[in-house]
Amino acid sequence: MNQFIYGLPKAELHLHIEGTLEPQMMFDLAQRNHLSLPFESVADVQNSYHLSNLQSFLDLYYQGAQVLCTDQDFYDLTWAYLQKCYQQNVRHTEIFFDPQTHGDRGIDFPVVYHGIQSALQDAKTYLNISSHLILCFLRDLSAEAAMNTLEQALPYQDGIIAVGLDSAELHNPPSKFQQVFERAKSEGFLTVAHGGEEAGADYIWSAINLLQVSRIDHGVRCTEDPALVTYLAQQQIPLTVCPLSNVKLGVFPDINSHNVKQLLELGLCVTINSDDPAYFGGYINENYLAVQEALNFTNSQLIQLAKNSFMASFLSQAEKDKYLAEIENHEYNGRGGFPS
Ligand SMILES: Nc1ncnc2[nH]cnc12
Ligand SMILES: [Zn+2]
Repeated sequence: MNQFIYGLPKAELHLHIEGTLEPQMMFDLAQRNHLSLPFESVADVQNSYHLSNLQSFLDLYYQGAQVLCTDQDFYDLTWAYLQKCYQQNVRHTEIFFDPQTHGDRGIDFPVVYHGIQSALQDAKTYLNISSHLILCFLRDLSAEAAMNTLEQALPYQDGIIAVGLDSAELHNPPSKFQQVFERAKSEGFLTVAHGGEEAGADYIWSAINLLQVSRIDHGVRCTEDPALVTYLAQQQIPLTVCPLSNVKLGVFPDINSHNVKQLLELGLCVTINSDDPAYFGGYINENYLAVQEALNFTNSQLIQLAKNSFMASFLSQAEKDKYLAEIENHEYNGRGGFPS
């Protein structure tokens, strides 16, 4: 393990909590909830992960999520991820959750919310990890369903900083959710959206122009439109890039062809994230390591990526400054270490 990457204070801004469901936990929760799985063993689950594109992944992801039933299940899932954060020196995390994935099978919004939120609070108390929660609408479902979900979230708004858009991107453009996002904004939520993962630059433009997003999740296909690249750099609209995910889902043929270094060198505010680590073969440090080994980032570029992660976050300026100072310190020491 590269000690420099390991010890670098990092923020994670693109993480689906349902995508942290490791095969062992899938088995444990299925047993606890008396559910049967179409797998014999943990190895069987891993062998079933033949990912070729976004939809092939989403089918597995929604199937896996069915073992999550009680607030304790959501707590355990989130706590396991936060322990990973602690081990990998993630000091702040902004987590997506998909209430519609659970509501559609009878698990009510408060169950999901309370389970996740109590783990986040415990992480602040016991692990000194700060966090924000982002509610994602499933873009392959209707705008009415999204509006309904937004209304269910209103009583919990104190604990949800933003809304986002995930799931099958193609044929589900940002324009479909313009009214929902306008309502969310008027209620005081910030906005983000997946874009430029499966679909092209036009979806990124409309996420910016119609949904008024603060950052784009993925966004790597922005290079198909040079005017967009210029705009993203000028406006410093962050991209939450997920290298291992992009390779597993065929957005790039291999890690050597990934454009994250090119984007950084073009002056975009890019960040490194893990997306769905239980499915894509690594948490945040494995993502940093993969691009570092393939693309040879300098230490100062790695530091820039870590700084970007805090600058692109929804932390207050004072909190950002505190974390940026920690990074400066890491740079000065030039070596890793466990969080104190
Ligand atoms: N990478 C991704 N893209 C779209 N929807 C998702 N849901 C979970 N991970 C996703
Ligand atoms: Zn994602």
